[in-house]
Amino acid sequence: MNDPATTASGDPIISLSGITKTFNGGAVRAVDDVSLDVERGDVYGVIGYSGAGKSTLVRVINALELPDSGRVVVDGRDVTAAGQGELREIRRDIGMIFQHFNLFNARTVAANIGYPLKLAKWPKKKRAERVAELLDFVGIADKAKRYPTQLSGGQKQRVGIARALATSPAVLLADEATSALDPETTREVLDLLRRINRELGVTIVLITHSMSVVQHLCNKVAVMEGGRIVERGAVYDVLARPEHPATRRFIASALADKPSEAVTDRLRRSHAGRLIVVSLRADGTDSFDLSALGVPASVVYGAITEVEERPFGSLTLELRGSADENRAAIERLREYADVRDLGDGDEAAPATGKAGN
Ligand SMILES: Nc1ncnc2c1ncn2[C@@H]1O[C@H](COP(=O)(O)OP(=O)(O)OP(=O)(O)O)[C@@H](O)[C@H]1O
Repeated sequence: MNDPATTASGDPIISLSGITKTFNGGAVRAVDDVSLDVERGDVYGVIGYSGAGKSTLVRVINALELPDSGRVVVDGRDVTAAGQGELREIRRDIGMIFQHFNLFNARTVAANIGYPLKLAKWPKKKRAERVAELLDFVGIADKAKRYPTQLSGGQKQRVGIARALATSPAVLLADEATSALDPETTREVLDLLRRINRELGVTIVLITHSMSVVQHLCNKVAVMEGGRIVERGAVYDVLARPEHPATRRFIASALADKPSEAVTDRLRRSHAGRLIVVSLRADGTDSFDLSALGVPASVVYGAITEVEERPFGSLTLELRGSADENRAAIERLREYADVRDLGDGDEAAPATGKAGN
């Protein structure tokens, strides 16, 4: 399927097979037999709690970590079998950005961005032209002569991104690239990463603790726990039908569209009618007409947002018809929507599960 939200193509550019990486003589199994294909043009989010193995897995891609076993192929080249010379070439094709930017504070912004080009022995004039182009692309053309300490966090990350793009890599690895930034700056940096994917066709693998970063930027996601990938797939599908408890927890904290048990109790106390949760899905109900329910209804909780540029979320409704009218309304709704019935004060909630993410 062609994905409008990214430039994903169906052709794997990164292929990890059977990767295991241990530390401390095998006492710590950071990554445990993980296989993962990233397609050219993907923005692939790797999400998990601290210590899940995300950084180790991603650092295997550019051989910052060497796996104990398994094979890494990037753009047709076997990273795990490469000698030092070939590894240098492969790394030129893989940019990386970091949570704390990792800039040289004693060098100007322009010198930081031009550093990989200097290493690659580009002539001075060509280097200056490329740096000017990159400064312009990331939106800090006026900061060329500044030093990193004179910049805001967002500007520093733009320098990090420009430096990572200097050698026109096919792949960009982003390790918690927005974790040190405030929400507004995070949005700006995510917008920039989206442009890098769409306009330059760069494949991005992004490590994060935040499902909202995944929701706003990625087309695919892998959820890691204990060194393994416990769930993976298209972001929309994983958000719509999460299977693993860790995935559910990440989604609940990012979307906050469904009432928790405590919220449900409060809603029951303040609303005497029947409460139902209706999920909006691009593949089914992308909107619904309250007046078509045939009973008086109010929206009492919920959130509708976008995932991969498609409508996503759920609304909790209070139905205020008779018991029979409410039941009939729910049956009609179920013909085209996921409905979870929370019941009312008199009737325990029948377990239906479908929309119970
Ligand atoms: N160089 C190392 N030496 C010893 N143990 C390590 C090393 N690097 C990682 N680990 C351990 O491997 C496990 C996975 O770490 P990793 O940094 O990959 O997780 P993570 O999911 O990226 O966590 P975080 O979100 O905190 O960065 C942890 O238990 C960590 O302590």
